[in-house]
Amino acid sequence: TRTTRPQRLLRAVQKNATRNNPLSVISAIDDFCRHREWAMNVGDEKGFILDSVVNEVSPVTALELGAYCGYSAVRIARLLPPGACLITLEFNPDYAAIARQVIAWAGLEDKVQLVEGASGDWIPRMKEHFGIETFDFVFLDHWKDSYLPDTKLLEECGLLRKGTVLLADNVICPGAPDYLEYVRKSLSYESRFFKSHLEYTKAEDGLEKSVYLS
Ligand SMILES: O=C(NCCCCCn1ccc2cnccc21)c1cc(-c2ccc(F)cc2)cc(O)c1O
Ligand SMILES: [Mg+2]
Repeated sequence: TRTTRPQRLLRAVQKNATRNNPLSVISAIDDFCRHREWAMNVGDEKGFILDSVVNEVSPVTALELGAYCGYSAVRIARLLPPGACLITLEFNPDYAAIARQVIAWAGLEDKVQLVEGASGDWIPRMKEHFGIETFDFVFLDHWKDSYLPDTKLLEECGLLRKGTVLLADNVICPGAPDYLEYVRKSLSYESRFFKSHLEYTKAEDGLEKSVYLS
């Protein structure tokens, strides 16, 4: 096929969603993924849980690891208070190019900083590059075997503070067993599992919400 799935997803957004209307962008992507082609967005069911956690935290500084096509960046950024910002990290330049356009279609480019690169390279540079102290909220949705090392790196770099909320996608499917064991056993975290389903399917999945106690 000449076009990629992310390109077809973006075309569906440009065709079916209204500019500067984040909810219409979210709906256009969910419709595309449910009725045309499955794609690995957090989706509507887990997205509702993501929304509730973002509303509860109301973060001023937020980090997302794994932008893909920008779906969860739109879900998060639309709920941010004025002056707040989301930094989202994407390793794949093709995904990043699509995510930028999806975020722009939603009219949220002023609230989102999309950065291309690997978490291991970027996390140690977050403070000086973005002038931030700590993150209020972190959404983990990148390589599942990077969740644990990157969480430890965030701790070591002093990017977490008392009360920082980590929310991890896919802790059942594809799964992040070492991460789950760590946040559930560590005395530095208060962890809770939100049972759900793999986006657009009936397969078991869920989100793990972990509050850093320092
Ligand atoms: O793999 C997933 N996501 C990660 C994609 C690659 C991220 C790469 N990346 C981005 C930023 C970044 C920074 N540093 C290093 C690497 C980085 C994923 C997979 C499934 C899934 C797939 C098939 C299936 F049959 C069932 C489930 C569902 C999901 O919801 C997912 O999120
Ligand atoms: Mg995911």
